[in-house]
Parts: sequence; structure tokens; C-alpha cells
Amino acid sequence: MTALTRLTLSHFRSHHRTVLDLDPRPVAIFGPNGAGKTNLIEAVSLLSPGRGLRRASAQEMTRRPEAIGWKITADLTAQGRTHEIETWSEDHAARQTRIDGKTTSQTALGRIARVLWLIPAMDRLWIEGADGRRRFLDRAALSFEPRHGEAVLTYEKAMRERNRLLKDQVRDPHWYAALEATMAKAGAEITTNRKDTIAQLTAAQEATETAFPTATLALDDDAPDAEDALRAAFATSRPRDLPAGRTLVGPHRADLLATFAAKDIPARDCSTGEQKALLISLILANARALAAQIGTPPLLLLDEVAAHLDAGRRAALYDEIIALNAQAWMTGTGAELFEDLGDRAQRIEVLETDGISRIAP
Ligand SMILES: Nc1ncnc2c1ncn2[C@@H]1O[C@H](COP(=O)(O)OP(=O)(O)OP(=O)(O)O)[C@@H](O)[C@H]1O
Repeated sequence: MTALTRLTLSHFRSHHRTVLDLDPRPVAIFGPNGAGKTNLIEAVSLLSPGRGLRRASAQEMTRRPEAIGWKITADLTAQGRTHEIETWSEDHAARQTRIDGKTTSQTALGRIARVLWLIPAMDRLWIEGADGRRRFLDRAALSFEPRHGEAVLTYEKAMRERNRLLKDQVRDPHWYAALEATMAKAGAEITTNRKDTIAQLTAAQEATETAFPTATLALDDDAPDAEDALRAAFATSRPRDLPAGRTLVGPHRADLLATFAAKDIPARDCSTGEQKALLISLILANARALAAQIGTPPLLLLDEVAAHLDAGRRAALYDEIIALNAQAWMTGTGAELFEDLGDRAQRIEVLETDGISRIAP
């Protein structure tokens, strides 16, 4: 199993210093609006690569008014080993990470800590732009393949440089060719990982009967998959890209298409509740697939998910989390939301006084 046994937040958002000693059971976090519940699970999300569940900058997460930087420390047990993870930012610099005392890359972090989340901002995932869906797919891909994050960063960096050349109306083909080679290599990797992820999510949904609906998934991508073909596509696209001042072809334009399988209705046309149920279904499928692949489920962060489910679905969600043996971190305003869990979960009450979040004794 994957579980945090200790989590410490220093000067992180509304938390001045918060220390949680935990057992491997799911964690039910409750308390009034603004108490600092989401901030707690945001801290957990930073134990995986990237900018965390709010996609905030290191600076935004610094506790104000001090603004001296922040630090998160965690003891994480995964695959039979316990690691100490430290991640912090000081002097407004990008965040840094140490595992067991050694400075390390975020990819290394991704190998140890697999973290998936559902947050209220994702309620509109199926109806808003493709960006959010791509990010959702990429996070799933990252959970299966920790190097996916690096491929995305490499691709985006090269594309930004290529876009700068396009904006400046640079015409030297050698400059473009070098960047396009980098983009094609990373881009082919990205597409392979995305397709594998869709296959894994599809298989995991089919393999288990659950209370949540099945989503039929497809990658909507007009760029070629193979590295050579993708490089050729970038070169061919230059005359179109120059007047636009940006790259008009590539995996950065892909979209994740989802259909509510039982009704054959696109996710965007489903009811609000159905759209959320599809997301829960996918997160649980992702967790099951990971458990099968690496032998342990991920940490699940479910922000305000329980409150929006009817009693039957909520009980089903809890049963599935328990069956998965996952340390799911769930937030909600009232303790009663977690009653069904009984002693299958540990409870944390968060309160706020004078802008500082505290854990109730
Ligand atoms: N950098 C920061 N420094 C200090 N306080 C911050 C910082 N960023 C956010 N906050 C405060 O944290 C609080 C929000 O915490 P959080 O989002 O965790 O609340 P919550 O308990 O999840 O509430 P809700 O139930 O409304 O979602 C707000 O009061 C906000 O002002």
C-alpha cells in the first residue's frame, strides 16, 4: 500500500506549522469553509511532480504575510519501503525536492509517490476547453509513466522557443529543424504514453463492475504518432505557422474525448452529476490499474467529492476506496459526510483562527 504516516506543513498557505501523524487508513478532513482543508491536500499533491492540484507557483503557496518560503515534509510508505520526502521553496525560488536526504529531480519523486486528485474545478472538465482534459490525461499518464512529465516539459520548452522564432519571423530552417527534432522525439513519447493510458483506463473500467458509469475514451489528435512523421509534419507546417506566430500541429493540440458508455452520450452533454460520476469512475479505474501494475494504489485526493454524491453513491465510493486499500484524502465541511466510513477512516478536523489553520485536538 501507499500511505503517508507523517505530514508536516511549515509556512504553507494558511498553515503556520501543522503536523499530522497518520495510519494507513483513508483520511477524512472536515471543518468550516476557508479552514485550510484544501491547503492540506494541496500539500500532499506536491509530493508528486508538477505544480500541485491548484497549479500554483511556489510563491503563491508561501504563507502570507511572512512570505519567507514554505516546506512540506512527509514520511511515505510505498512498495514496502518508507521514504522521507522534503519539498520546499525559499526566497521565491522554484521548489526543490529531497528524498531520504538526497536532492533529486521531480521524475524521481514521481517514481515513489503516485498521486491522483479530483477537485471542484474539474467539475467543468468535460464542457470547457481541451487544456483541462489534456492535463487530466497527462496526470493519469504520469501516474503510469513517471517520465511522462519530463517529456511534456521538454516538448513545451522547445515549442516555446519555436513559437518565439515564428513570432520574430525568423526563416532560418536550421534553427527550426533542431527544435522540431526535440519536439518530435518528446511528442512521440507523449502520444504513446497517452494512448497507453487510455488503454489502461479502458481495461480497468471493463474489468470491474462498479457503481460508477463507464466512460468510453478516445484521443482526438490530428498529429502523426511516429517521431519521423511528426518531425516532417512540423517542417511542413512552417509556412502556416509563420503567419499565425505559433505551432499549429502537434500533441499540444490533442483532446481527450469521453462518452457515457451506457447511454452513448458525449460527456459534455451529460448531467452535472453524471459528468462527476464519470470522473470518479476514471480516477478509481486509474487507481485500480496502478495497483495492478506497480502493486500498490496511489494516494487519492478527493476535494469536496463526498458532498456532491447521493447517499448510495457515496457509500459505494467509500466501499471502493476500502477495497482498493488506498489512502484517500477526502475533504468536506461536515463530519457527518464521513459517517458511513465508521472506523475504516481516520478523521482530522481543521479550524482557522486569525488566518492560521489548526488541527482540532
Ligand atoms: N499564501 C497564503 N497565505 C496565507 N493564507 C492563505 C494563502 N493562500 C490561501 N490562504 C488562505 O487559505 C484559506 C483557504 O483554505 P482552503 O482552500 O484550504 O479552505 P477549505 O477549508 O478547503 O475551504 P472550503 O470548504 O471553502 O473549500 C483562505 O482563507 C485563504 O485566504
